[in-house]
Amino acid sequence: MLNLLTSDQSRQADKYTIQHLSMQSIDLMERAALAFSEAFIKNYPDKMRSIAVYCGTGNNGGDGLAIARLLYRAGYRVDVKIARFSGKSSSDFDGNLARLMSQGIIFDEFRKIADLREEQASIIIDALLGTGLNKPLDGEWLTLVEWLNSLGRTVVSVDIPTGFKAEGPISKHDVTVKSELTISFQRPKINFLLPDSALCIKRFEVVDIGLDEGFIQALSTPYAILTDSSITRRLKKRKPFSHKGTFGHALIVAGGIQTMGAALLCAEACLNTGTGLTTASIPSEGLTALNIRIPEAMASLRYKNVIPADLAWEKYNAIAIGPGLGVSDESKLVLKQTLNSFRKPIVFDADAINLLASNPDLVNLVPKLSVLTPHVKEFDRLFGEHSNWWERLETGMNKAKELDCIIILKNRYSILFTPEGKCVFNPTGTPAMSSGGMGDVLTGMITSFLAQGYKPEDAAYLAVFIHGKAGQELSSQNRAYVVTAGSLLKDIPQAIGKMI
Ligand SMILES: NC(=O)C1=CN([C@@H]2O[C@H](COP(=O)(O)OP(=O)(O)OC[C@H]3O[C@@H](n4cnc5c(N)ncnc54)[C@H](OP(=O)(O)O)[C@@H]3O)[C@@H](O)[C@H]2O)[C@H](O)CC1
Ligand SMILES: [K+]
Repeated sequence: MLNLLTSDQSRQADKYTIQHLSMQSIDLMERAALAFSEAFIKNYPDKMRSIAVYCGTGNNGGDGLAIARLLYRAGYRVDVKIARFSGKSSSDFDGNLARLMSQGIIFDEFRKIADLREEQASIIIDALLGTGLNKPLDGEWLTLVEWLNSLGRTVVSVDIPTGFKAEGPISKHDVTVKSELTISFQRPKINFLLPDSALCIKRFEVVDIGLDEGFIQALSTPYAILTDSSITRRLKKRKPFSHKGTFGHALIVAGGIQTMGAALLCAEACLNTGTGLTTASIPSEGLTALNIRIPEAMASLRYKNVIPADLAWEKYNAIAIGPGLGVSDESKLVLKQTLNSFRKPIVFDADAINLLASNPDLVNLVPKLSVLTPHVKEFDRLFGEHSNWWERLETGMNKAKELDCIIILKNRYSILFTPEGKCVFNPTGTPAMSSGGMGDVLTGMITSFLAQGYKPEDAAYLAVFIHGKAGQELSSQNRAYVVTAGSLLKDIPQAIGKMI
């Protein structure tokens, strides 16, 4: 798992790296520019496309000057435009301006918007402002950014689009450069992983600029992002002589007469993630569907939506409750009965979360280390309305501690909150997965890992990461516009197999 950095922490890492590797800050800037240029060349190999690099006079601008020099040397046609709106400049900016001039590269400077020339370049590199942003854009900066956005060219931002905050709440009124691609240094900025970024970032890539990883990983921060290796490390290989009894028994309490699909998707995902035994507690009307679709699963029928009084709760290692369950009084009883009967961790999803939201007294019965998987609307129903994503991060961290539970706020980059106060982003997934039933599959996967004996936190990390990874692979291999929940769950065994 990798720590995510705030702008301040990034500056600290910068300072530490310079001191401990006995290098000059301009050398670190050179590394950043080199890493940016390599990524840029891969994305835009056509050297006939003309490039204009717009630079501020801080270190983001310094990066821009170094990038311009490197791209010029690589054979691109590069123009440099420097916005000298203030008298200040950083020393590494000055150092890079000297290097640029020594190469004979032509540059333009403008002190006010009126001095700006018409822009012909096909690609604009945005190196105006970076993580040094300390207030919303106004005056000349605002006009410049609005003008750049109005040109309709391909914009590639250095580190972060100018005007966009790396962390903290985003106001709808903030104006930022709208980039096609942002090439960011060392780590994605936390705000890239929140939906507000869609306003200015179509796509981002992260390049390693050689900041000291030991220092970064030792920083005290709640924010982290999952990686392939953090998942592989957690997955357990199957031992010789293991049998179905080794891999637990899961109960999926789900489905309604008209929402049996949710129960089927959840139960099949649970089975495909590797539980030894999977039982589905479903409405009696759904038995034929279950038998046809998942002959491997067992059924525990709910007549008139009531769990039989003699259900042997103790034989289950983990339970999922919610997909397609409904929010009727009977469904509430099903939830209440489950909460009163089962004290091991439970995975709560969909209607189980809605029922908890409308019956706060039931929240006290949620077993420790349970996993709640709300999407944003369910999250707000459960914990109250939020006016921005940073408020949700705060609430998620507080509630996970208070309830001693893992909360997964499902999103493009799902956010996992742990009882220890961690806020971990999942990088996998694709917009192709935005289709019904995906949440049911995820719930089945988490429950399966739990039933197999994984710690709840690990079960949540594994399920969320592998769910997204499987979706990503299916969409890229088949160039699929959409990945359905049914196709994703079929792929789970291979997706796990590839990671172990
Ligand atoms: N560790 C790393 O990740 C590295 C990052 N690099 C690059 O450095 C920038 C950050 O550079 P910095 O010099 O700190 O700041 P900026 O270039 O973003 O901004 C320069 C100054 O602009 C002023 N400012 C801030 N907000 C505004 C605004 N809204 N309007 C006008 N001016 C603004 C502010 O100065 P003040 O004195 O006016 O407050 C900024 O200081 C990072 O993004 C990377 O690109 C390194 O090259 C490598 C290591
Ligand atoms: K920028």
